[in-house]
Amino acid sequence: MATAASSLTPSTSLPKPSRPFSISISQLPQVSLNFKKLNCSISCALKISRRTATSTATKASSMASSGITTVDQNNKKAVEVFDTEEELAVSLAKYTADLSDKFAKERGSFTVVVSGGSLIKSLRKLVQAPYVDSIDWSKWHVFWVDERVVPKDHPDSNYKLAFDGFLSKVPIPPGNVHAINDALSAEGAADDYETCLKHLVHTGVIEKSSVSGFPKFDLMLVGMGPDGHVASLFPGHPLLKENQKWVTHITDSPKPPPGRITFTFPVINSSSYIALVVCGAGKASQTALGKSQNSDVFPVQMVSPEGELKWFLDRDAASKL
Ligand SMILES: O=C1O[C@H](COP(=O)(O)O)[C@@H](O)[C@H](O)[C@H]1O
Repeated sequence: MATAASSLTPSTSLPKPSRPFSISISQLPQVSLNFKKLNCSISCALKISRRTATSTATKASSMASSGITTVDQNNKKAVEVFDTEEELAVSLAKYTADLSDKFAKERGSFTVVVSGGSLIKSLRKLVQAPYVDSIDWSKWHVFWVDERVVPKDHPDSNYKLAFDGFLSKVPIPPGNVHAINDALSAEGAADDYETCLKHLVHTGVIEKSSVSGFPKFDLMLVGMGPDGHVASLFPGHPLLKENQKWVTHITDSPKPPPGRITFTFPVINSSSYIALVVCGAGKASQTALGKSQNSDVFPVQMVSPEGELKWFLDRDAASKL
């Protein structure tokens, strides 16, 4: 891990849509989508705006083209679709860097939660110029939305994935990297992580939501599995209903390894900002459909933060919108 403090070239604005077609519905005529296939977890919550009046079918197909941003009326949910994963990664880096600057200035720290999986690859632009040099990494506190109960050097470890692809390349103080204790059982590690979070809420590093009473992280960067799971919250699993614990454990994960710990939905949904990053045609149905085939709700549909939710989709993941 690098150790020198970075030179600062702070960006001054909140994240902005990165493409010329990105628009706000407050400026433009609104059109509710009634496109039959679009019974979707994203668009049910959204109205789609376009710069010009076109047919509904045209609007729907435009969703799957590059650079379209849709936002809801309160600017709390947005969807941005990119031609390529490369373009998505560039925009995600800018979004994260802008929030880093905002929270570092406002609070003196920036609490960032990451998932495992393909998300880490999509964060690669953050560790490249200009962001690697402009972000004040000393303000970052990093957490995991879920972790597999394996040693930190195990190929299945979400910590290892993040360390190899991201954390080892930026000068975040090691004491600000809040990894799960890999010497404990799943239950013990979940309790231990919750205790760690409580301490950091107590010391003011993590904010507490005045609405929910749960910890309020500044930014969660999360992926979605092909079954619509987020964190280690799987379709149909009783843990979806956990509403007391901050961190819980699972010993029967349908995706290996079976032992995991995970933030609960009340914690996820207390966040100030959530970026949901989804790439690939294999996840298009889960991105698009309102219900899974067995009529369970996809866990991803339960993501609804106090603050803002932004979906970052590549063209393939958006192909069924
Ligand atoms: O098992 C997990 O899967 C999800 C999704 O991973 P992806 O490779 O399909 O993007 C991930 O978000 C989670 O953190 C991880 O533990």
